[in-house]
Amino acid sequence: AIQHRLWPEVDRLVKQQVAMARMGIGECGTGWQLFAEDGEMKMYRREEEVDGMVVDPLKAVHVVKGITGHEVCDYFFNPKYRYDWETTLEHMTVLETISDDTLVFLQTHKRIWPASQRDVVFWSHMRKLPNDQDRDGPDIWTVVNNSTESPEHPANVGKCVRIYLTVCLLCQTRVHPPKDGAPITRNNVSCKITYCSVVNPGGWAPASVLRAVYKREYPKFLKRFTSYVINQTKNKPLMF
Ligand SMILES: CCCCCc1ccc(-c2ccc(S(=O)(=O)CCO)cc2)cc1/C=C\c1ccccn1
Repeated sequence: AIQHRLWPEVDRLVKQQVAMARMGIGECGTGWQLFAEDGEMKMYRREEEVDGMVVDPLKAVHVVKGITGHEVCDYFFNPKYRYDWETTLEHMTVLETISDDTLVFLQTHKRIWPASQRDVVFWSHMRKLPNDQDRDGPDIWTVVNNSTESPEHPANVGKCVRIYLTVCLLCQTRVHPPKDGAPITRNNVSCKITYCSVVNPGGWAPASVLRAVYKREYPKFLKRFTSYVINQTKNKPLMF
């Protein structure tokens, strides 16, 4: 296949992010604090600053019944659904369609007082990975988002402060076959979702404000997004 200009970076980042996402929280180094828990959802963060700016890495693990990893990644990746679940989104544009599994987005997020409004440019790549731990198990699906430059949209020109992020959504489907050999239904599947993100807020924002935003927004985002996928898929055939 013809490789596109971002392919080497995309391939390197996907491998790196997937390897990190598959590590248990104990193997990801020290300093992770559990800061939010709701049923099966556990959210951890590590307090980190770069040049005096809060860039706290976040790792969330959630297990959701009735949906598959392919479905979760499709609703996360596909721009046509984003306004439905991304509550802090003010505007989103697809700047480039590099291939059917690689897009470049420009997003502006709603201003969060007292910080100035933020925007972000990132490539987004969706990929199916072989399940090398359980050969005949369902495939693993992932979406990786990583900030990138856009000559047409230079950083910090308009009113928005440009943020920089790396995000990995890793989804592992589990099938619990019914005893009597009946066909697999949504009651027999669940999805283990790992969401990792590192966001550099760009220009200065008070650490207390950033940490409050993340503490409030990340649990809300993951619960709202997974509920959205459950609702969108409940009357549709399973997509593995
Ligand atoms: C002072 C406030 C600075 C932070 C503002 C901000 C920056 C980045 C982002 C953000 C979060 C997730 C992604 S994604 O996972 O790629 C999905 C596609 O949209 C992209 C962008 C959001 C928000 C603003 C709020 C906020 C913070 C967490 C979680 C949710 N909302």
